[in-house]
Amino acid sequence: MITYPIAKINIGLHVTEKRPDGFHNLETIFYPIQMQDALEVVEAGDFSFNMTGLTLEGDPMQNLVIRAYELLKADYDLPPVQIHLHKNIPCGAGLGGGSSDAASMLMLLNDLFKLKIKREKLMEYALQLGSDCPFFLHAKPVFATGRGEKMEDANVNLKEYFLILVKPPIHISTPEAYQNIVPQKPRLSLKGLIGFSVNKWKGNIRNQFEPYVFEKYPEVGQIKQKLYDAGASFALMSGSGSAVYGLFRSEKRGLESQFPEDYQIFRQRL
Ligand SMILES: C[C@@](CO)(OP(=O)(O)O)[C@H](O)COP(=O)(O)OP(=O)(O)OC[C@H]1O[C@@H](n2ccc(N)nc2=O)[C@H](O)[C@@H]1O
Ligand SMILES: Nc1ncnc2c1ncn2[C@@H]1O[C@H](COP(=O)(O)OP(=O)(O)O)[C@@H](O)[C@H]1O
Repeated sequence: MITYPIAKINIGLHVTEKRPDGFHNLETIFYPIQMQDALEVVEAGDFSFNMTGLTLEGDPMQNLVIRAYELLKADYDLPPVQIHLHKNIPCGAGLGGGSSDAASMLMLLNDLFKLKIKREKLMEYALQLGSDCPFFLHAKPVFATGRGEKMEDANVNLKEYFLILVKPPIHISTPEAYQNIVPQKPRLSLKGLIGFSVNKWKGNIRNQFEPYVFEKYPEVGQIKQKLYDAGASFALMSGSGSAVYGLFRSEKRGLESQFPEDYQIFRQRL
């Protein structure tokens, strides 16, 4: 069975408070985008894991798709499987690729082995794998609070827009980013701001990780400026970075030449 885990961007991100469990409460809009990995799982005599595409640092056996398999295996009688993950979504980018792979793995195993796990239970498993994970179980634009698992539909209409996303070769550690910001409640709730037209978002919809990341890596802040200089109606860093996106009213062909060759550029008609 094969599935295609997608990525997300955050439209606005406020870290509102540190919790006793060490995590932070946040307010954000998660918005799915069509950048995709590919994940294939088949039943096999022995367990194996194979990865192609972008490389990941660290122990391959700690991959979130394996952790998702092991999490379900502790509660269900799962046979050995052969897993193939093709990575296309850059990590350390604020695009949630790892969380998306993990959520896709939970859903895929549920279908493949007819485990009949209900949505609420899947959400519990997902939250054990990552704060962004529950969103990817039913990826649609949502206003999210808590660690990111409390979600309500967000009425965001970007049909008139083109997304251009720029990822520099910089890997941001999410835990490090959280350690370096001071939680603060937003002056105006994102839930209200998102209702305004996109050209009113600039300066009002913010990502609280930007000051820390832009100071440590000025080139990330320069991407945002370049997107505005190129005519973006709105530009923001996604998650804890380092990817930055712009929303444009036209396709903006040729923007690639503005950025160094080792920057990845992704385009999508929204
Ligand atoms: C910042 C965000 C915004 O969408 O996205 P990314 O930049 O990772 O895409 C998320 O909150 C990232 O969620 P996720 O990447 O799933 O993080 P997790 O694996 O759950 O946690 C990694 C570490 O980040 C910190 N963390 C994460 C989420 C949260 N609400 N509070 C936290 O304090 C904790 O130190 C935790 O140990
Ligand atoms: N399948 C996976 N894809 C990406 N990263 C993974 C995966 N499994 C484990 N990881 C680890 O999770 C970390 C965060 O990955 P990811 O969620 O893609 O990034 P981001 O914080 O940019 O949203 C990576 O640095 C990587 O070490």
